[in-house]
Amino acid sequence: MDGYAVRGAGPWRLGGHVAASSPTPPELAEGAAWSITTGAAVPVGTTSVVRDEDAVLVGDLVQGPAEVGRHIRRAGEECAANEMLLPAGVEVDPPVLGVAASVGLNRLTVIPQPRVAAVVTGDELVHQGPSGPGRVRDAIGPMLPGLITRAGALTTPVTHLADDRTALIDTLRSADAELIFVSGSSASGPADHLRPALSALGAELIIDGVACRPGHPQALARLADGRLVVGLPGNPFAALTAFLTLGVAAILRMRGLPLPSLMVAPVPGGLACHPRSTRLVPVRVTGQGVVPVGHGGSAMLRGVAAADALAVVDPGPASAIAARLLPLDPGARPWGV
Ligand SMILES: Nc1nc2c(c(=O)[nH]1)N[C@H]1C(S)=C(S)[C@@H](COP(=O)(O)OP(=O)(O)OC[C@H]3O[C@@H](n4cnc5c(N)ncnc54)[C@H](O)[C@@H]3O)O[C@H]1N2
Ligand code: MOO
Repeated sequence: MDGYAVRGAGPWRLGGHVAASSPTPPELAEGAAWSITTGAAVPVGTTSVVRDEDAVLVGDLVQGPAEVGRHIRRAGEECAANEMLLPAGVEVDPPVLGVAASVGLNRLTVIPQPRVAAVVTGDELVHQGPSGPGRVRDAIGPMLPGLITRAGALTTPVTHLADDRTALIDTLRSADAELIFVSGSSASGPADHLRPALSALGAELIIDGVACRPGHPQALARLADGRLVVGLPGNPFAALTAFLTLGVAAILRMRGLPLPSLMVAPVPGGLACHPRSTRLVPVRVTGQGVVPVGHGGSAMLRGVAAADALAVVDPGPASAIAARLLPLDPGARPWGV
């Protein structure tokens, strides 16, 4: 506290000043006071600090309440010698970086951020103006760089491709990234080239569709050289759900981080279950539980843009009265639940 470092019982005679930038101050004599600024090292022998607003200075005599030990921080209060500050394997986010600096570390040994590429495919896609017959405004390309960055990976500008198998094969072959997202080629129509391209490259298809709505045609494959490919469905909300589940899981694994636990919240109005698939539903999170925001069709981003989270509705015969919450921000600190 800004005030006076004092020794013993008052009143105290003012002897000097110590600032936060002062080198080690000398010892304080019994009955002496030094004016002090917040963060300064207290002079040896200080028994209390009297705050400015509690002190009365008459000539060079200081008076005020002096509770022993008050307003003095002890060495080792936050971390004793040899105590572990944080376990290995935590994410170096801003508070972790701050605490590392606060204890004087100059270097941290870290797992480097993975390099992730994004490829958006579709003959119909345009990047200016509205959608219309034969033209669909690309809504996935604008989302991917931010999502990848928030998930803790490094990325480059999005690559845009027409529905062309050779171009996709070339792009996958040459991408300088450990993980490549490809949107809009995940189904099995004549313009969907992801699976044939993966097969031409001799990739191993690890996940070939999931029982999740939206997002069921998503895919995960490993190329012969170990690089991973995640196929995102072309419907924009489906692409986002596939990113937040499969994509984030892949990135977290590459970063040496565990999957986050998901908090469970009540759904006062209930959410209809799908008999065989998990549903992901955009919801607002309120004090009473979660409320669907609507507009959660696989081609729609309106609902998720207004949502706080996605409710994970497990498959079942009826409706769910509670759901796990999948965060929309892949950079959010996980809850320890
Ligand atoms: N016979 C079947 N057809 C489809 C199935 C199926 O199981 N059997 N699944 C449907 C589902 S579900 C989805 S999701 C899509 C996934 O298809 P693709 O990943 O191959 O994507 P496209 O067919 O190219 O696009 C689907 C839809 O999304 C629009 N799109 C694509 N990219 C973008 C973008 N970057 N921004 C905005 N909109 C985009 C595209 O124009 C289509 O309307 O397959 C279904 N079909
Ligand atoms: O993945 Mo498609 O999920 O339902 O639009």
